Amino acid sequence: MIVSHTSHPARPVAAAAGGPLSGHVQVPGDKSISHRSLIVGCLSIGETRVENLLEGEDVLRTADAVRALGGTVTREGEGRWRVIGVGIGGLGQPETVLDFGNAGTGSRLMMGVVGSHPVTATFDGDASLRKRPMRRILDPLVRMGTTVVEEAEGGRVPLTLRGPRETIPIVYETPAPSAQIKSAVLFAGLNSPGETTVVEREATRDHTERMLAHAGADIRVETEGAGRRITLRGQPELRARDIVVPADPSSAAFPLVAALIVPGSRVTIEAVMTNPLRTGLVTTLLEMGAEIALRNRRDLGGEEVADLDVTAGPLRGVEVPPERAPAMIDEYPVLAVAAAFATGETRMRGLAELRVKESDRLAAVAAGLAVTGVPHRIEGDDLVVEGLGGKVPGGGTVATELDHRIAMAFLVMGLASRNPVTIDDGAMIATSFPSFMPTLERLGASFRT
Ligand SMILES: O=C(O)C1=C[C@@H](OP(=O)(O)O)[C@@H](O)[C@H](O)C1
Ligand SMILES: C=C(OP(=O)(O)O)C(=O)O
Repeated sequence: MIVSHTSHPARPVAAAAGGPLSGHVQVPGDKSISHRSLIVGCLSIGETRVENLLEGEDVLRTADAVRALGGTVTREGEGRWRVIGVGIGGLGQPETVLDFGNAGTGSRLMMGVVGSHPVTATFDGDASLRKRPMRRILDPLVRMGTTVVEEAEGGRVPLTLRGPRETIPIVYETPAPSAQIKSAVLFAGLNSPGETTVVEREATRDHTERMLAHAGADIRVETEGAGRRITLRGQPELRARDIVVPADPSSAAFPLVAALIVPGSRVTIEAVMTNPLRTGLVTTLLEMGAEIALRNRRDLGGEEVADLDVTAGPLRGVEVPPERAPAMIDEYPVLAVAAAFATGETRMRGLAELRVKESDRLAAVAAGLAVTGVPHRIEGDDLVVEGLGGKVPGGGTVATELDHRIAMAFLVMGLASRNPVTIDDGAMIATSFPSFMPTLERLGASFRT
């Protein structure tokens, strides 16, 4: 088998405390919606124009995969992209390995697309992606008729899939609260002759459902307790529709927490997506006593956005309930940093899914807190951080484990800790937020590379 394996020279970065942060900033387009806009564009007939696409490494890998499968993807200007789709059922046989780099979302959603088409494709990625569990995607796909031709030990990439002549529609209850599993099954269901149903016990981000409905798919979403039942009729003709990608709340989380913990700061983050399945961090920070005002709520391309006015001030420790995890799953590393600056204990409950992200984020956050002098403990799937008020020691070098969110979270800590914080490698920041450093620098932060 031909496999590619990406690696890069480490790029250490240090952050040190300076004056207050102030000003207005924008963060890039949402990563989840950006991946989906390229994929849905590929499965639509006609031309999809995308505005404010996140031009991060993860999304660029999805663009390459769409090209390898026969779609036309062109960059027309900053954030402005055009996709000419092949339509459902129209994928071509790729001639190269689909290398998704660091991207769980891109690889898993595309497994659903490829696994429901009669093509054979090999998926691979970097050392981080090679550790991540793919059985959770392969299991439902096998039930839908996909053949797993080859896989690395334990159901990991590199792996090769071959889709069936005709995909079998299924009813599937996701074994973990995961929008990636849900979306992979829905994308596979698009190319099956019948109704595919996904049941999730806890609601997860609903961008796939919204975008498919926007493109004209027959998709029904019913609420069932805290969860949802999503039913999709297969083989629709998706209409190419223009997409405007709103600003990513998971990226906004970094200037948001920075503005709260650097004394004297006042920052506005503009037009951030406030989809309620993504706003768990804001809810939690408000419970901690943060001063965050959501102003100018409006609709942008089918998603609600608001300007966030953030003012620094004291935070207090809280208990974060496990049912909130899906609405802030990527925000726990930076919440742990906010918790270090709070007074009292913050208990974040039910974080099992953090163990299977770009790194084992529970372990990586704990190791970072240990290096920077913040008392904490892991109890089962809970992370408990003992807040130190304004007096976080910092210092030391944090191991980022190929994880962009660990990198950005601990750089944010360094902007307010007593000693600078160094991260061993800032390269992965480019996967989701390439303008992270210039954005914070515009507010007055400084970094040393
Ligand atoms: O569907 C998506 O776009 C995502 C879902 C989440 O992953 P899981 O589905 O594994 O929870 C999240 O962590 C990831 O950053 C993006
Ligand atoms: C978990 C993340 O992404 P992915 O699963 O797409 O690699 C993330 O961006 O924090």
